[in-house]
Amino acid sequence: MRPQQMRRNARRMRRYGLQPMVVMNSGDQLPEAAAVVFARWLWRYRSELAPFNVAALALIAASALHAIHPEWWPWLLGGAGLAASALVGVGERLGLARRVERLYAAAVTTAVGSWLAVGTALGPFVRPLPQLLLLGIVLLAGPWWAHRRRRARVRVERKLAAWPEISEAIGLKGSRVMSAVVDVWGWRARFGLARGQTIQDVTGKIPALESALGTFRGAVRVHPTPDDKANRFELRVLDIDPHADAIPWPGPSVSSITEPIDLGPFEDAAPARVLFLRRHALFGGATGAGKSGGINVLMGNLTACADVVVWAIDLKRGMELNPWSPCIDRLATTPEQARALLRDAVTVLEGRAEWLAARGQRVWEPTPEFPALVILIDEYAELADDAPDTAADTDSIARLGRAVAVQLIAATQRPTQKAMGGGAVRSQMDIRVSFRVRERKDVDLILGQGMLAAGWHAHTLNAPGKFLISAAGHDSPRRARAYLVTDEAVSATVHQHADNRPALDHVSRSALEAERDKPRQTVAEGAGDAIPEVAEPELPKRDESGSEAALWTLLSSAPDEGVTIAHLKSATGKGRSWVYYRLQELADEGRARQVTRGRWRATQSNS
Ligand SMILES: Nc1ncnc2c1ncn2[C@@H]1O[C@H](COP(=O)(O)OP(=O)(O)OP(=O)(O)O)[C@@H](O)[C@H]1O
Repeated sequence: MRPQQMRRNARRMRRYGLQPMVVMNSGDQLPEAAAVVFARWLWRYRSELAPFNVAALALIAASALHAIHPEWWPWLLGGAGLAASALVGVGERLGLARRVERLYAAAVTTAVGSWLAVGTALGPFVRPLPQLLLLGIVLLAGPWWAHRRRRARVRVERKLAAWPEISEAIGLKGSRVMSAVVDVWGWRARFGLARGQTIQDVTGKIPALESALGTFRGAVRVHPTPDDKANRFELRVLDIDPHADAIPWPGPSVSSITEPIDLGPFEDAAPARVLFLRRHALFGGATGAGKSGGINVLMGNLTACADVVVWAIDLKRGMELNPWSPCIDRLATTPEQARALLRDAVTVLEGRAEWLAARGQRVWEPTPEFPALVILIDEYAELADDAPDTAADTDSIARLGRAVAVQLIAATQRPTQKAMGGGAVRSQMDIRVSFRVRERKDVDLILGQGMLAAGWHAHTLNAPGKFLISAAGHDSPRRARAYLVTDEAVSATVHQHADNRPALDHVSRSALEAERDKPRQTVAEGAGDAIPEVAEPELPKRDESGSEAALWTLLSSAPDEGVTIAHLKSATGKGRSWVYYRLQELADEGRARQVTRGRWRATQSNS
C-alpha cells in the first residue's frame, strides 16, 4: 500500500469514528525495539535462565582459553576443587543456609570447573564434551528451578521492581525500596518515604497495597523500622498465613535461660520471644485451648538450657509432665510430694539469699554451676485444692524468688484467687499467657484487671494453641500460636538432653542438707509427728575472718566422731547455710569431711 493511499484510508476511517491500526507487512523491517524487548526478557528471566547462561559462559570461556592458554587446565581444576570445598565449609556465610544448598552449590562448581578444565585442554567441541554440557544442564537445572526460596526471591524482586508504579497508584509516590528479605512465611522489605509522608499514610493504604501486590486480604503488615525513623517503614507480606495450620516445633530456640524463648509465631510470623529469667509466669485458658501444649514448648526449651534445674508438680498423676521426667530434677505427683518440693524450694530460696547477702550481691546470675530453679506447676487449682497448706510457700516463692532465680511457672484454667490458693501468687506473675477463654471476664483473671477493656480479646481466639501474651516487651494484644510439640519431638529432645542436665548448685544443696538435719534433731527430741519451726538462736555477729577461724579451730580440734552443725553454728555465729556452704568448700578442698550425718571434722586434725 502506498503512503498516500494509507493516509486517505485513515482519514475515511476517522470520519466513521474508527481508529486507524498500524499493520506491518511481512517485508517490513522488525522495529528496533524487538532487540530491546528481547534483552529485557533475558534480564527479567535471568534467574530461570541461569543454567543456560552458565553453560554458555563455560562454552565461551573454554573456547577462548583453549585458543590462548590451553595449559591452564590444572589451575582451573584446582580452583574449582577449592571453591567447592569453601562452599561446603563456609557457604552458610554466603547465604546458603541449608546443608543441601551448600552441597548443591559445591556439586555445580565441581561439574562446571571440571568441564571447563577439560574443555580448555582439549577444546570444548571435542566429543563427548558438548553432550556432557547438555547432560549437566538437564541434571543440575532441575533442583535450581524447583528451589522454593529462589522462586520466592524472584517473585519478590519482580514485585519490588514494579514499586515505582505501585507506589504511584496507591498515592505513595516517591517512596523507595531499601532492602528486602525472603523467609519461610513470605517476605519483608524496608522502604524510605518521600518528604512529608508518614507511616500513618502507609497504614491507611494497606488494603490498596494488598490489592496492588496481589496478596490475600490481611497479608500485609506495616511496622516502623527498628531505628524508629519517621521517614521509613517496614512492610511484612505473608505468602502463607502462619496460623492456618498447627506449626510443628522446630526444636529449642535457646541454650540458656538468659535468652528469650520462642513460644511460636505471631500472625505476622515474627516469633513470640519471651525472657523467663527471674520472672514468674502464668499460663491460663479453657480446657483444650492448648495450655499444656504451651508448657511443652517451654519445657522443650528449658530442657536445652544448661543453666536451669526444673522441678515440677503435676497432680494429674504426672500425665502431662511425665514424658519430660528424665530431664526434670524432681517431679511431684502427689500432694505430699508437692508439699515437700515447695518447702525445699523455699529452703533453696533462703539459702541462696543468705549466700548472696554474705557476698554483697543482689541477684543470682544463672550458670551451669549455679543454675536457676524453675518450678513448673501444671493445673495449679489442683494444688490449691489438694494441698492448701502449700499456700505460704508458693507465696514466699512468688514474692521473694525472682532475685535468687527460684521461679514459678503455673498453668491453670481459671486463675481465680481461690484456684491460685489466695495470697500474692497471681499478682506476682510477670508473664501472662492467655489461651482461649470461655468467658470474657476470664480475660482479666488471666491477663490482669482492665485487659479485656483494653482490647485483649482472648475469648475470640479461634484455634488450639493460639494465645495472647502480656509481658515486658509484649504490651499490645497480638495473636500468636504456640508450636505444637509432638510426642516424637518430646522423646527426641529428652533423649538428647537427659544426660547433660545440671545438678542443683552446692549453695542450694547445702541449704537443703541443713534443713533436713533440722527436723531430724527436733523429732529426736520428741516433737512427735508435727515438724515445728526451729528458731535460729540469736548469736552475736562476728566478722567473716573471725567466723572462718572459729570454724577451722573447732573442726581441727574435733574428736573422732566430729562436731555437730549446731556446735559449729554457735561457735561461728553464722546460719546453717553459711556453715554448710563453708563445710562443702572445705570438703571440696579435701580439708574437712563428714564423719556421720551432721557431724564434721578436719581431715588432718590438730588434736
Ligand atoms: N499449638 C497447638 N497447635 C495446634 N494444636 C494444638 C496446639 N496445642 C494444642 N493443640 C491441640 O489441642 C488439644 C488440647 O491441647 P492441650 O491439652 O494443650 O489443652 P489444655 O489447655 O492443656 O487442656 P486441658 O486443660 O484439658 O489440659 C491437643 O490435643 C492438640 O490436638
